[in-house]
Amino acid sequence: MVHMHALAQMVHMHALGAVGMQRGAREGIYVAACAWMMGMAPGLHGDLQGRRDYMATYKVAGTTWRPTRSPRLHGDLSIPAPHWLVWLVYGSYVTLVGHPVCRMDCMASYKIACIAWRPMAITVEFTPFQQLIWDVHHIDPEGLFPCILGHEAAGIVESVGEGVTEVQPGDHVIPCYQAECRECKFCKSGKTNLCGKVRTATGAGVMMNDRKSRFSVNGKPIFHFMGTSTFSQYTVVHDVSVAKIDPQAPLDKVCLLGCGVPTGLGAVWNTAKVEPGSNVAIFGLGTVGLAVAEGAKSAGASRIIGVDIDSKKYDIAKNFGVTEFVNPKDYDKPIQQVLVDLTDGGVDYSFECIGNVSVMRAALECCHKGWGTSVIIGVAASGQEISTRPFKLVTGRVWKGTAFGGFKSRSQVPWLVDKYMKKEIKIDEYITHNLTLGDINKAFDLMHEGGCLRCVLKLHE
Ligand SMILES: NC(=O)C1=CN([C@@H]2O[C@H](COP(=O)(O)OP(=O)(O)OC[C@H]3O[C@@H](n4cnc5c(N)ncnc54)[C@H](OP(=O)(O)O)[C@@H]3O)[C@@H](O)[C@H]2O)C=CC1
Ligand SMILES: N[C@@H](CCC(=O)N[C@@H](CSC=O)C(=O)NCC(=O)O)C(=O)O
Repeated sequence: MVHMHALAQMVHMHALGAVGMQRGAREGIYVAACAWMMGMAPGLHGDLQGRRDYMATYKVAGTTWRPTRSPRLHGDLSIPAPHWLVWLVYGSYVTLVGHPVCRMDCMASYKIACIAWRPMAITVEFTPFQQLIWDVHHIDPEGLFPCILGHEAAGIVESVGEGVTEVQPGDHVIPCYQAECRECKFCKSGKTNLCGKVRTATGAGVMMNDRKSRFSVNGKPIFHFMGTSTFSQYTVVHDVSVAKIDPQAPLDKVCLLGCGVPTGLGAVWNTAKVEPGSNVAIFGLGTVGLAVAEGAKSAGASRIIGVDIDSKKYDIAKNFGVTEFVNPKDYDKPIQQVLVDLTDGGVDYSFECIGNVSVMRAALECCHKGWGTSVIIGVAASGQEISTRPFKLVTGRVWKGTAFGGFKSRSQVPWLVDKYMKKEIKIDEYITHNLTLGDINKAFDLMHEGGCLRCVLKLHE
């Protein structure tokens, strides 16, 4: 059996602020330990906000679920009936709590195992957290419930299916929500890290070869999530969705390389390509924003201005390279004007690391006329749109976005692991808490309180 250590990111309640929710609305939020199912709130199903609602309104089942059959036989992960009943019971919280919007971005977990039981599939046992969400037009994978959430993790390959050649049982791996097949139009283009090979399947919560899920509860299918489903001791992933890493690397640390940290670093190095001497503004000093700061510092940026609504963030952010701090609440004028005034006409690069479309506009408009580039990293609530005056673009500002920081996952995640092992990038500093899966509600409480960057959840004792 292969065990994977997976970092699962916990729900970041910070994002509540981004969608205008009050902290009070978060009270009473509970989360299911692994699988999630639809609740009864109408109108929210199938979109990002709905997903977040559901993620935030289920109570942890109390015990972690485990495969009822040997993954080695089938990789068919099932959940015992009592857990299923727990979900049904606590599903009613959806209507009681309303719709607190939260993100699953600050929990990380480790210890996963992979098994492959179908051609080109790998089963992984792990404990991931962190949720990401996407839409494929009207088919939003995050709208498919019940599913096993989680996408930031690390683990060990349990077994591999027919045709899998690049990993073997025992290999240490990091699941990659952004696959890399090296064969599709996207991978061959050299212009993007997006991969098209399994995206339609991962977007639909199923495996590619038969368009079916590998998870079930009492015979009822449970959808996959982001092609990873890492909030579980075991998962099944496509072969193009795991990066083989140095077995010496601590899984309870490098699980963070499944999403947020590479995203921030890569936004600077790959997407913006920040040059030495640049002025940089970072909106939102969570893990992603701090990783942007770390990347900007290593790229030689001279001024790295952190922008956050919580002034306490500055103390932490200094350790990641932030040289100045601005709290928008301290000013009457728009934050973009504050930054333009502070930087003789605007910054060279800005990064939105929140998921707030108003802040995205501010991040674009604080850029210097003629060349300033703004990179959108944050994931906005479903259906939201960005806007600015076209003149802002006509006069030379550039608006970009980035997914997983532009890193090609299978090729470059191992490189990032090596950089961590050589102490060239930080990981430990982003981990503010370590808990077990059974303590997941505590992890949510930590998020509510603030001060939690990433909470690593241990899935296996
Ligand atoms: N594109 C991609 O590939 C990826 C995107 N993401 C996205 O990146 C974003 C950041 O992730 P993460 O760092 O984990 O999130 P966090 O929630 O930890 O960080 C966001 C920070 O922004 C602060 N904030 C909230 N509102 C404002 C505001 N109006 N102005 C300034 N600061 C504000 C929050 O403060 P407070 O805590 O007080 O609310 C918090 O400190 C998320 O939207 C996430 O979904 C993540 C990974 C990959
Ligand atoms: N469905 C959402 C958009 C979700 C999104 O942008 N996801 C990011 C990862 S966020 C990580 O925590 C991403 O990389 N997307 C690329 C992909 O292929 O899905 C919406 O519609 O707003």
